[in-house]
Order: sequence, then C-alpha cells, then structure tokens
Amino acid sequence: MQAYHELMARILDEGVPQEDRTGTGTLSLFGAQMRFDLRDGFPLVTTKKLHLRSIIVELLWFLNGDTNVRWLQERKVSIWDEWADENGDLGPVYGKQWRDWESADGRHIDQIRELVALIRKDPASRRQIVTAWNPGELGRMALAPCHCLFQTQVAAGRLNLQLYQRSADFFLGVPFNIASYALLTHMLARECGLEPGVFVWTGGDVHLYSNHLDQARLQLGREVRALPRLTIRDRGQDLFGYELEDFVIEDYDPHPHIAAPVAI
Ligand SMILES: Nc1nc(=O)c2c([nH]1)NC[C@@H]1CN(c3ccc(C(=O)N[C@@H](CCC(=O)O)C(=O)O)cc3)CN21
Ligand SMILES: O=c1ccn([C@H]2C[C@H](O)[C@@H](COP(=O)(O)O)O2)c(=O)[nH]1
Repeated sequence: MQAYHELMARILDEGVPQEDRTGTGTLSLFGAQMRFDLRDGFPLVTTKKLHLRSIIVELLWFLNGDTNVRWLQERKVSIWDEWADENGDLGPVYGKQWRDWESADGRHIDQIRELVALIRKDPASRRQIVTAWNPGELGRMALAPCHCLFQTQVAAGRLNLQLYQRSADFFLGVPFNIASYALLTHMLARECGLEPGVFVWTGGDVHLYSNHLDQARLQLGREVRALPRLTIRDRGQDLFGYELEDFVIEDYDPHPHIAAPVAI
C-alpha cells in the first residue's frame, strides 16, 4: 500500500485548504491516481486496522440492489446510518443505479448483469462501463455518488478495473473504497472465467479533512507491512449469490486501529 501512503503524504504537503459542504474544511488535491496489481496481494491498508467485514457487507448490499440501511444494520454495519431517513432509506443510491437504472423510455437496466454479459461476449469492448451518476435522480439521493463510475478491460486473460471517484475522504473513505473495488474485481473476474488484473483508482477532489490530519501523520509514521491474501470460497454461487462467509482474508497483520470522526 505504498501508493496510498505516497498520496497521503502529497496531500499533506501540497494540499490546498478548502471549505467544504460539511463545514469541516479539508486539504485538497485535484486529480490523482493509484494502481494496485491484484497479483501482489489484497490491497487492504496495513498501517491501521480496517474492518473488512463492513466493506464486504456493504458491497453485497450494493450488488443486491438494496438502498435501505436495515439490511446493513441487521449485519451490524452502521457506516450509512447518518445519511438515512426515518425509514432507513437513502433514495436511489448505488444499488438502485447498478441493478435497476430507469431509462427515459421506461426500461429497467441491470448494469451489472449487462456488464458481465458484455465482458463474456465481447471482451475487447471498450464500453464496459457501470455508472451510478444519474443526473435525473441526484436530487433524491441522500448523498451524490462518490465512487461514481467504473470501467473494466480484459487483457492477457486478466480483468482490469478502473474506478473514478469524484470526491475522496482519503483517511476514512478511500481505504474502504479501494478494498471494495478490489473485491468486486475478484468477483467479476471469477464470474467471467478470468484472473483479477490491475485495479486503478482515480480520484477527483482528493482530500484530508482538517480533523484527520493528526491521524494521517500518525499513520504515515508507521511501517507498511506485507499485503494479506484473499481467498473466495467456491460453492458454485453466481455474482449475486455470495455470503460474508465466502471471503477469507489471510495473513492480515495491521497496526492498531486509528479512530477519526466522519464528516456529515
Ligand atoms: N465524509 C464521508 N466520508 C466517507 O467516507 C463517506 C461519507 N462521508 N458518506 C457516505 C459513506 C459512508 N462511508 C463511511 C462511513 C464511515 C466510515 C467509518 O467510520 N469507518 C471507521 C470504522 C467504521 C466501521 O467499520 O464500523 C474506520 O475507522 O474506518 C467509513 C466509511 C464512506 N462514505
Ligand atoms: O464511498 C465514499 C463515499 C463518500 N466519500 C466521501 C467523500 C466526501 O468527503 C464525502 C461526500 O461529500 P460530497 O460533498 O458529496 O463530496 O464523502 C468517500 O470518500 N467514499
């Protein structure tokens, strides 16, 4: 996770102070990229302990097309609670756009199924894209999508994936987002009979909140450790049939957790 550390150090060095929607204030860079070759191990930050369980459950919830926090809460995941209304609803966020995008002519588009079909049928296609950025529905979403578009590519028998994240909370959100899309790359590759390739993370407004700076410096003072390995249990399940227990992370030896307040 050297790339994560280098970019964090750059935000501290070169970041420009910005006001932001939450009133917290950030140091921000515009436009940055990190690459993770999934052959090198699973990109889970080692310089603080991360809760992989929350990350897996959140991804399964997106893939189920769910946009209500109840399912997360039943599995003890509370990361979306602050944004939900009194019924637990978040509006038409990721799950809705990924699995059931409503087009102007009344069609319901399952972007994930269509992506898998396209990768299988035409692996050379340069149109392998899923987008959560639905301008007509942004106003009804509790939060506009941050990880808003991803593209896959098949090359040399491997599935590469690039994410565009328009807004990136580098200390709290980004370690979750990297692990989540790395998992998705593994799952999509398996679904299509390919090996997982490179995960490319591209960020737009890449920021450290002003109340995360001490935590970031503490983290940068720690030595980066070897990456863990991910094993996915094969029960013959399809992309939508995974359970939390199917994911096993081995040799994860992180430094202790570092707590930080989330900006709402
Ligand atoms: N400011 C902000 N940052 C985000 O990363 C973020 C949002 N808002 N809003 C929507 C989602 C919710 N996400 C979140 C919310 C909270 C944590 C968080 O508090 N993480 C703790 C541990 C939480 C746990 O696993 O239960 C951490 O130390 O990583 C992480 C991602 C990512 N997103
Ligand atoms: O998956 C996520 C979701 C959210 N974030 C962060 C990025 C920003 O700090 C906030 C969103 O605020 P906006 O004003 O809508 O940009 O949440 C993230 O890093 N990852």
